[in-house]
Amino acid sequence: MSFFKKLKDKFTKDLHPNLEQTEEQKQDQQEVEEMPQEEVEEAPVEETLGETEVPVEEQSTELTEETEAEEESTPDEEPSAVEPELEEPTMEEKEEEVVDSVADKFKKGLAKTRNSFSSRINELVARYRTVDEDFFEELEEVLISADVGVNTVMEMIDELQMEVKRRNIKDTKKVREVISEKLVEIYYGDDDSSEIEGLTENTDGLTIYLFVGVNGVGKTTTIGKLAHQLKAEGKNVTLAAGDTFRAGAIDQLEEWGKRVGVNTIKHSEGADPAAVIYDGIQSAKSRNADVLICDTAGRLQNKVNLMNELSKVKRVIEREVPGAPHEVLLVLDATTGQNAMSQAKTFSEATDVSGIVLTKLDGTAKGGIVLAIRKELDIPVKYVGLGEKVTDLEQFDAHAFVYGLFADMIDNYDEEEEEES
Ligand SMILES: Nc1nc2c(ncn2[C@@H]2O[C@H](COP(=O)(O)OP(=O)(O)OP(=O)(O)O)[C@@H](O)[C@H]2O)c(=O)[nH]1
Repeated sequence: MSFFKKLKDKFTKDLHPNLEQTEEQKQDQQEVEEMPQEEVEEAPVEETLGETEVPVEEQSTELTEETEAEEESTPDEEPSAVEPELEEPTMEEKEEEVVDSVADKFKKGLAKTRNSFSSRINELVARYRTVDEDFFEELEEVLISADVGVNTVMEMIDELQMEVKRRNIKDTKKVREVISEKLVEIYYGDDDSSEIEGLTENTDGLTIYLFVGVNGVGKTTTIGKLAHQLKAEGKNVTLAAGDTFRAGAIDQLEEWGKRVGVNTIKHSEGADPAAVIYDGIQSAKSRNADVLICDTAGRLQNKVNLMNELSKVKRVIEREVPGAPHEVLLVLDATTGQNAMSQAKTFSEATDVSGIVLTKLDGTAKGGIVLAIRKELDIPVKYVGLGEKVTDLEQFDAHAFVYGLFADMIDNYDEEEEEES
């Protein structure tokens, strides 16, 4: 079956595949809204913390006694938990949730890239008509300018040339479909399972996700969006404000916690991030939370500092929950191109990054960076940010991505017409 036809069937037959989930989300939201206030207040974190095997204060001291450096950096303070106050989603948000399917989201989120990338390919196809060396040379430029990454582009052009020969394709119009097919193949590489790579979960207790990345890339927003999704799946989520470098970062996370209706554990500005995360774990455990999402500061001025800070945080996590963190997610801003690539290199040298969240894909015309990251860093892109709304975070799916890139052609694809030509 033609690849465009396959994508058309997959993404445009049922225009609203996430409608069912949205209903669930709405129901979940309604249930929390209807929950009497006293019920939430009955279990304040400070009280429940006292019920854990070892009181938080004692364990925090234990932690800070580990090394002198740790002692120095851990302020003697009570953790504070912020009880969520739910905010009613706006009518616009409610409507949007119902209207947008996963396919719609990728289509909208990739509009800038599509407009630039597809229109350049169409222009090329119109100009060349028949496939030759010059056509591939120009195609190479188009792919490079979409931030696909030079090595990946070379590999792709080689494979395209072979495929075009193998299928005996003469008409450049037909090459568009082969390009889309190759983009998916290149993304998955040898791992041809082409399954969406979801987040690892701890089936035996608390799941911990550690977020890393430099300031301003959309880390806090992504944590808020993910917390919202996990909550909609029925999970009990806690946030830990481990970016203690700026008071603003703590406030912002707390705001997101309130907005999506989950608890945030915080200390004050300048506190030891490892101590905040430690308290977050104790609070999450005492509340039987399913997931703890930890924020961290991402100062890059010194790789050794970054490494030390992250390894201290990880040590605490590993000690408290064996096998955790279950994901170390590096947040990168797609609009920063090569900068994002160099951040990824630095962070993956400082810690084991298990997945990438690529934000602001909607804000760039160079969405090809998804492929560069996957191929050149060999780290899977687990999520993409496709807008600023709470619902604008999607698990990365290479097929949906390619659908978003070629949506105009795929939506209008007519098999019979294609066969006749
Ligand atoms: N268009 C778009 N904007 C996004 C996306 N993700 C985050 N943003 C915006 O990016 C800006 C920065 O996001 P933050 O979450 O504050 O970034 P941060 O990495 O936590 O940065 P600090 O708070 O400085 O540590 C905000 O205005 C977000 O609304 C996305 O996927 N698309």
